[in-house]
Amino acid sequence: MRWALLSNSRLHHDSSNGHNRQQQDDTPLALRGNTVNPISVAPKIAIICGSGLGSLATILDEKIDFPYEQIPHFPQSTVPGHAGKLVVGKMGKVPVICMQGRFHYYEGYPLWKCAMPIRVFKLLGVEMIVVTNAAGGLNPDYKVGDLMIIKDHVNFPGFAGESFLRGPNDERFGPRFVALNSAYDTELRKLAKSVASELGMNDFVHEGVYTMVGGPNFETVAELRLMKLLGIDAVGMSTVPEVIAARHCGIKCFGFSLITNECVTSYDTDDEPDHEEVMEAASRRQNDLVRFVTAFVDTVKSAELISK
Ligand SMILES: O=P(O)(O)O[C@@H]1C[C@H](O)[C@@H](CO)O1
Ligand code: HPA
Repeated sequence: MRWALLSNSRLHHDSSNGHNRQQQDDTPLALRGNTVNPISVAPKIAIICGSGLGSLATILDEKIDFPYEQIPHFPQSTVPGHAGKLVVGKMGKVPVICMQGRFHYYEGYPLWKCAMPIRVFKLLGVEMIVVTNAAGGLNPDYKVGDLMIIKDHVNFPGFAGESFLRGPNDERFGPRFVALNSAYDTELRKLAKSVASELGMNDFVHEGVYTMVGGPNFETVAELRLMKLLGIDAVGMSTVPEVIAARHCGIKCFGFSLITNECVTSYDTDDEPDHEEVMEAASRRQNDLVRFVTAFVDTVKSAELISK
């Protein structure tokens, strides 16, 4: 594949861990510049597939794959269950772009790089993201395989000053200070709940608060108990940087967690979470997730919540 450099200086940020601004100036952004498979129709929705949730990308029509290793300066996926490619195509009548594989802080990427694809999507014309993740359930009502529509988040790395937006602000994307009190779009959440209802999924679809921890270790019992006290319903290691990047540049956000394990909040057990369990749980819910996301995207289009 060959790539054209359509834009300079758009993705860089200052960073505290060795990535240099000049290098970022050279990041090629626009997949439209691919001279073999140009993206000729602007994707309206970007879907970020969480651990084991990549099948959301496999159902697209008129698919074109862009492996990350062939996209200049794009980060690489290193986590099992994250295939490492962009898939562009149509979900029903809606042009979408899927990240089959996301980037996590624990992989060694700074937060700005974890969420840098969101700015690429903005430049491609994306208006909305559907951000998905695998998460541990803290809410005692949640079972493995349940879905949690994300109402809000608690950004633990943010408490320590880590942010996608740290460093000089790039005004072309958005303002220095960003409001996040309605980060997860109210109208989209309402619509998603009605879709879940219509599909008969009410008994396993909830709405709750997600938190991001840095990982890659799972949490201690004391940490999980603290999170419960804070009113957190599910814990994971992603999503927040992408949502912050999206809100900064005016992209609407809808997110959900698939509960892949129940968090162990007692000392009297040998139970332990592990990544294989996470991927197995994700794989068992693939069909329902595909049904849910397909119907959601279709309804978003009918409700004219994306442009024509
Ligand atoms: O990419 P997501 O947030 O779905 O991945 C979760 C968090 C860790 O990366 C991994 C733990 O099993 O799954
Ligand atoms: N903790 C953090 N991240 C996770 C978990 C968990 O229990 N399950 C899936 N991702």
